[in-house]
Amino acid sequence: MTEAVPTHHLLEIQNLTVRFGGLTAINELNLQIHEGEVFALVGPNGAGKTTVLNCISGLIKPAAGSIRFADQELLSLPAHRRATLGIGRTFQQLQLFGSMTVLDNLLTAQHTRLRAGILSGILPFGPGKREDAGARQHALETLKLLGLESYARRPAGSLPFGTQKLIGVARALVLHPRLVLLDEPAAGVPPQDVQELATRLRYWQKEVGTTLLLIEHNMRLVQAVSDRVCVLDYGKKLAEGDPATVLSDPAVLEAYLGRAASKKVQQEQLSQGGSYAEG
Ligand SMILES: Nc1ncnc2c1ncn2[C@@H]1O[C@H](COP(=O)(O)OP(=O)(O)OP(=O)(O)O)[C@@H](O)[C@H]1O
Repeated sequence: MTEAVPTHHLLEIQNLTVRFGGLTAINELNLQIHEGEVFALVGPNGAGKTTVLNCISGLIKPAAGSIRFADQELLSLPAHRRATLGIGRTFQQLQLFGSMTVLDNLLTAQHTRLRAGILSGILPFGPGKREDAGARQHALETLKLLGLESYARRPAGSLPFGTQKLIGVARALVLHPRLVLLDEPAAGVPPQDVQELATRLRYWQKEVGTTLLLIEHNMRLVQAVSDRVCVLDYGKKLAEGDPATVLSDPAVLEAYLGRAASKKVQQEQLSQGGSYAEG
């Protein structure tokens, strides 16, 4: 029997193809994501970004290809097994319980870790209480690292939208996954709060080292947080590399803004909130 050769990539996507009826949404895509990096997947509306995320987390079954995470093939595993391997995710829409406190939102995200079960919630002592206290401490530390500790006892729904988006990220990070898929963390966040979001994500990544894969239309955030960027267009890789080079690539600007796009249009787009999204 030959020994498995360890990969240098945390996530390795090979020849991924996804079809919806007659539409090829992802066309033989290859991507490698290194452990500890922030990798941004960008591209015009309909390019296939969410489809890639859905294939990784198990919501979509591709027609062909392979997705390996930490040397394990993901495509043969159901979605819940992928989460237990250490893959977390946020969604574009907020998935917070608005009437619950921020702290309780993070505690519910951890409930699968609390092995003590229902009885522990009734008994005023025992292992359940210790685990509860541990989870609380863990949630508070996560909030602190993201600069959110002052909101811990506030109802999540009472906070500004930008703060709620960051709490959504905290919910994914509280489980300390190895890889977190961030689905448009800056969507709906006011331009003045995007820099704050970038600073918090960078700080977390520096302190904890979580690998982040984000899809995002907001180029300010992409430029501020990403180590590498991949541009998708019609389900194919158009460009890949460091953010400054990729985002100034004429082919990339063309894909976003059309062939007539001028430098002036590009600069106007960036100055109006830094988003290339069409919709
Ligand atoms: N469940 C589905 N059924 C049919 N077509 C789909 C489905 N999901 C996505 N598509 C199509 O696949 C293509 C890629 O969609 P996807 O949502 O992955 O793009 P995206 O890059 O995330 O776009 P956006 O930036 O607008 O969110 C689009 O043409 C879309 O209409």
